[in-house]
Amino acid sequence: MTTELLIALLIGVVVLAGAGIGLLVSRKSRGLPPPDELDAITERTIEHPEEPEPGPVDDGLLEDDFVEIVEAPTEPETPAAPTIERPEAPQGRLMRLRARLVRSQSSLGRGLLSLLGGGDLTEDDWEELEDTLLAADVGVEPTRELVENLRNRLRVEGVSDPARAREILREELIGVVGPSLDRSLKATGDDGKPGVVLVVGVNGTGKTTTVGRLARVLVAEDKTVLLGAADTFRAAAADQLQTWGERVGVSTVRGPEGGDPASVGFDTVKQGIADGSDVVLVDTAGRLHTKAGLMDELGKVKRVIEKQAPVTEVLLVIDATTGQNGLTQARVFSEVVDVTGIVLTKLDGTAKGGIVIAVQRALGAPVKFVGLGEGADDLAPFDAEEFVDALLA
Ligand SMILES: Nc1nc2c(ncn2[C@@H]2O[C@H](COP(=O)(O)OP(=O)(O)OP(=O)(O)O)[C@@H](O)[C@H]2O)c(=O)[nH]1
Repeated sequence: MTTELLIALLIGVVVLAGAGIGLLVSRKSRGLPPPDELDAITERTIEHPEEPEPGPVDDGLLEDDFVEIVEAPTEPETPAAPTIERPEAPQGRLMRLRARLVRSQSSLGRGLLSLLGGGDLTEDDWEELEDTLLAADVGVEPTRELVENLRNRLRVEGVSDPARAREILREELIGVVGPSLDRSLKATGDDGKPGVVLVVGVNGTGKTTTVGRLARVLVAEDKTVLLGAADTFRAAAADQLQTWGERVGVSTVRGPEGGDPASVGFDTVKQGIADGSDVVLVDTAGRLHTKAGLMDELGKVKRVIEKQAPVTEVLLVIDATTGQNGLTQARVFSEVVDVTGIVLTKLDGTAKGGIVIAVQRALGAPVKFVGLGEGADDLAPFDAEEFVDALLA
């Protein structure tokens, strides 16, 4: 029995020792450290402070700073086909825009009428009348002429009736504005070639806007038009012009930014001839600091264009709000190119409507269009009678 017990004990010891060795071997084969080392590692791990929970990231933005993030569409949207606008016919536009003219010029009209409506005029009254005209930018020479004519007629006719005095004032104002000047746009070419309209003027006067609006006037008259962006100084000017054209289905010829304006003018007219366009409108840059530079550039643009077709009209754009100052700048242009017509923009923004008279006198060319607002069709063919009637309304 004892021998059996001893044998059983021995077997037990052998089995236990084998199991221990097996455990060690299996740890080693798995790359695990022995238990005592493992305990030390575990202790060290426990001593380590816990990693902080990831919290909100401080990006320096307050809650109010959050902007809406719009997801980019997965499918590219097909751009809607541009709708071609039908511009308003130019006839009667001055009548439609009359209210703006009446509003901006009311002080001039009221001033003149109140002076004339008071019966016999004293020397002081005449002087005040003269001052009113000068303050409205009519200009020295036309003012003197106007006052002289008025004095004569009122005296000769012995006028004491305010209604008659008003009538005479109206007639004299119309006379000084020039009722018989040819104000039609020369936009018809010869020999089947397009009419070529060159638009010049100081930058910011509204040149590009005017070219865009003129395109609309011509499209409304069922003419085919091509635009030339010869203002290569500013890329945005060409973009602006192109947008104006696209609105009424008119193409624009452009050149590289800073490129030669004359070559853009040349290419536009060449394209216009090839397309059989009725009219080519060429926008030019006005950002020229020296008269010599201006001479060179504008003179060259005109000369080079005329290798293709004659320029039928040179329109000078003048900002009415710049008054006599604008007139001085404009004079330089008229010395460089032969100006055949004037576009007076922003007449809605000044009480000095007399600039119409001064500008024609100073430059020897008729006002053909006036700008009376920022709308696409706010460029009106000018008419002396309608203008004076709005002045005296
Ligand atoms: N109120 C009013 N604003 C006008 C009129 N004509 C043009 N403008 C505005 O005048 C600003 C200047 O017009 P542009 O056509 O860019 O002038 P630009 O002469 O071509 O200028 P550059 O391209 O810099 O040479 C624009 O904001 C037009 O909307 C007008 O008759 N009335």
